[in-house]
Amino acid sequence: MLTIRDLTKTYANGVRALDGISLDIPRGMFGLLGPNGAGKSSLMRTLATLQEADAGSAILDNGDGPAIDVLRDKDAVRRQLGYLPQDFGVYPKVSALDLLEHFAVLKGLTNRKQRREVVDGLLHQVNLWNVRKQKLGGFSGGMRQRFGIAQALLGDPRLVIVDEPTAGLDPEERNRFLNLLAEIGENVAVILSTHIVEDVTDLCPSMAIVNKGKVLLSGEPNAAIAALSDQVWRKQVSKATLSSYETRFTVLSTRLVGGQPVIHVFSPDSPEEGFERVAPDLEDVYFQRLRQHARVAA
Ligand SMILES: Nc1ncnc2c1ncn2[C@@H]1O[C@H](COP(=O)(O)OP(=O)(O)OP(=O)(O)O)[C@@H](O)[C@H]1O
Repeated sequence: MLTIRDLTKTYANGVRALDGISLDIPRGMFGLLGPNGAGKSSLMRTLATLQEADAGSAILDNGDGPAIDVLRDKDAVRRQLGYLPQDFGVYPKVSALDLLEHFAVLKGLTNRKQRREVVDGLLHQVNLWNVRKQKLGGFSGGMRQRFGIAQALLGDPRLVIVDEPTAGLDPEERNRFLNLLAEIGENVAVILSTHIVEDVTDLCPSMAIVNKGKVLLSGEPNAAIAALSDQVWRKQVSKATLSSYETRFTVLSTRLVGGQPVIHVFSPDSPEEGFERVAPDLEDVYFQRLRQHARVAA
């Protein structure tokens, strides 16, 4: 659906935000996972035609029509694209209905009757119909994000990009939002950029991990998890000894359980007595890749 090759971008301050990114993004939900500053937003903005890359290519499959060169043919991309930016702002004094109508006009839906049908349909789809006449300023974070999805879906995009959409949402709102994304992902390609591993675990049949402008892993989460099997070990330790474990072993994560740290360690064999082997999850994969990358870079 979208083929990205060797994309690079260095900002004027010398930061290399994209350092040879190559990805194959299929239809459905694609999780782009990485810590703050990994380059996710830079990549999303580039694909959304809002900023230039220095080099590389991105080609969007266009069904029956000719493929679209994302970096050059920006108007064509914009016709196929829905984008929910990280810092999506709304006019607080305008109602959801009025603002969505306004965005619809900007998208080129000039026929009033047709526009009304589309806008009403979207408000139903994102479950904001009952509050459509309320001002956006009174919306919760989750409602605002669902409104953001409604505007991204105007014009029937083939590619939908959502940048860190669940940050700051409470669990119920987050679930609701992810369910909505999953429904959308049945028909189009959705790129979900996030630093929250569970967003990807819950939702994405394919994914990539990025850090410092590079792709550290791409493919199916299940395959990446399977590749770590038998190599993740768990132990409850004391707070006083935690740092010694961190120096001696590749500690992937530390979680407090009942106030006591429980560590996950990456090791082909038992690290030492007292560790039990655990089935790895995507969080283990994520931190193993980040640790490995940090070690290689050091
Ligand atoms: N306009 C800019 N000028 C200079 N440096 C930038 C600019 N935008 C981003 N950067 C830098 O590029 C790197 C990648 O940033 P980017 O925002 O793409 O990462 P991210 O993965 O989206 O992280 P976050 O979740 O914090 O936004 C960071 O080091 C950031 O400070």
